[in-house]
Amino acid sequence: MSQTSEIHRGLAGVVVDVTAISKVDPESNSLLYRGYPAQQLATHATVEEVAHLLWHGELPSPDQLAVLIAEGRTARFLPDAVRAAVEALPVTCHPMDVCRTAVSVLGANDPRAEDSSREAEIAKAVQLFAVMPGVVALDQRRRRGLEPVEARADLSYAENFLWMTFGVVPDDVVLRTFESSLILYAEHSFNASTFTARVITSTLADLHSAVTGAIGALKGPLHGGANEAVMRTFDAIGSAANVPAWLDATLARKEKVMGFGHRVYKRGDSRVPTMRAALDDLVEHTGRHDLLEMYEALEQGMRDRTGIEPNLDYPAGLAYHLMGFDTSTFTPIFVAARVLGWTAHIMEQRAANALIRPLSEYVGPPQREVPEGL
Ligand SMILES: CC(=O)SCCNC(=O)CCNC(=O)[C@H](O)C(C)(C)COP(=O)(O)OP(=O)(O)OC[C@H]1O[C@@H](n2cnc3c(N)ncnc32)[C@H](O)[C@@H]1OP(=O)(O)O
Ligand SMILES: O=C([O-])CC(=O)C(=O)O
Repeated sequence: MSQTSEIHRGLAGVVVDVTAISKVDPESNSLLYRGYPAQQLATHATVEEVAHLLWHGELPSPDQLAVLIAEGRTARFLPDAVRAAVEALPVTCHPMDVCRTAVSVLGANDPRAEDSSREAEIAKAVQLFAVMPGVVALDQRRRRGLEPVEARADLSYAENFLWMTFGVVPDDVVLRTFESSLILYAEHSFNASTFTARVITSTLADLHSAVTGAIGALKGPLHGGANEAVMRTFDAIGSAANVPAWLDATLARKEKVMGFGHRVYKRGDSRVPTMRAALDDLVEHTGRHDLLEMYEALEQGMRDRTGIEPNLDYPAGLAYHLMGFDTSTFTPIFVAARVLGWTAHIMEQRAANALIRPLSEYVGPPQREVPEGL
């Protein structure tokens, strides 16, 4: 006999707590970061300004921004232990495993690791945010057989990320589209990876443990791993002309098309129009109209056959390809951006903590005796 009145598989539709960090509104198809539309931030703000907003609740004053930028630029040089850990991992592992390991090593070497005061948590968040580009860039370069490129303290966060990855200061189109994508990826309420971070924090574990767990949750293709899967889909399809046959066969096998659908948005992801505009700029910049044709054919084909709209991973996946990133680096870029949201939620959870421990309905065998002689 059931003990629970209702079961919500996947916690679908369940409101488990309050948050002041972001609002995902499927009715108005909007996303607010601390009240500000994410789309406006993505076109007008820097990622450093968004970091301050998510952590502190307000956009920074010029002095606050200067302090954050200075701290970030000092912290962006990879600690030796992290560099050694990245270089020790086989290039056969997924780059998300490298991110997860790097965060774990960073935490293990941090004297403030067990200090959960707000001051220490902010300092750890600033360091994590500053360090992740170096991890992602170093890993892509070593997989390409290239020497690391040292961080530069004279560049913005986004410029330095691209500099460390490609060894050139990016042009304006690439820089602006990349920074927009980071801002759009930075935060999205109680998604699976953020919820994971909050569950871990709710046991009073440390910030690096929570972020490490969140990276594991983001890796899966139903969540952050979808941006990488989108590019693998384009590779498999090959051209716009192949889309109808590929799509019919995929849907007939009841397989998911990656980069489409969302647990909360049912009429399209609020972030897609801004990311699509950024993608259009990149297509003009690179001349890869063939890829955009395939993109549009798949989008229209899904709309016609299922009514399901793309999520952020769809335009972002193709955009990262056009920027020159390796496909397996796409989800690590998502990590670097989402570190902002995760750490904001870790601090919010800690400030008003309740252990997260739901119930389950038991459906196994009834009580029975252990056999004699066991
Ligand atoms: C940044 C992000 O993390 S955004 C999400 C990224 N993930 C992806 O792009 C992976 C592909 N998408 C999906 O798997 C889903 O849309 C999810 C997991 C994101 C959300 O799914 P849920 O809310 O749990 O809905 P669910 O998976 O039950 O889908 C409902 C129906 O739509 C179908 N559907 C949903 N998404 C897709 C898709 N991408 N391709 C084909 N069919 C789909 C399901 O098959 C299901 O059909 P059914 O009722 O006939 O069985
Ligand atoms: O909200 C979700 O479930 C997934 C998502 O779009 C995100 O984390 O950005």
